[in-house]
Amino acid sequence: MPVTYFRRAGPRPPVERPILLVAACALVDSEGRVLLARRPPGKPMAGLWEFPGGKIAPGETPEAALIRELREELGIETREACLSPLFFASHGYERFHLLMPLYVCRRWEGRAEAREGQELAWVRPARMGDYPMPPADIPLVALLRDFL
Ligand SMILES: Nc1nc2c([nH]c(=O)n2[C@H]2C[C@H](O)[C@@H](COP(=O)(O)OP(=O)(O)OP(=O)(O)O)O2)c(=O)[nH]1
Repeated sequence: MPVTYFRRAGPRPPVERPILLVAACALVDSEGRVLLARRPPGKPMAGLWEFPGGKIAPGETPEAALIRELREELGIETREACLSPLFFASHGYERFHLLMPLYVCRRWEGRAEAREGQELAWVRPARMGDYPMPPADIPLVALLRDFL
């Protein structure tokens, strides 16, 4: 007689996903506006607005990753002393779990320009809700609005 197996009732076991470490930064200008960058076409979550930053390479500190990404993406120079850790996002995407510290930076050299074809916007904290952002960022926006 064939044996029938039934799945045990109850919650599904958690899906194992790699942790993706990304460092991000709220650049705040002298008028209190925050720089958002729009993810370009062809990338996952294209069209959504995000904080500048990117993946932390193996062996790299979050601060070093951020300094590198700000240079590559925006052509600006900052230093570790100008980066203050603020909040973090911990969000389960389908293929990975994002762990993303968000820093605030108010001092840098150079003028931020789109070096990678991305659209940029300096946004007042009260208007950040007008810019659709990745789901991981939603709690950060609320926290940032209260902080700034
Ligand atoms: N930089 C940044 N990434 C974010 C934010 N929110 C959020 O979910 N992410 C996600 C999107 C990406 O999956 C990942 C950042 O990776 P990334 O920017 O280095 O890489 P990418 O997906 O653009 O692709 P690539 O550079 O590997 O081509 O983190 C955010 O506010 N800023």
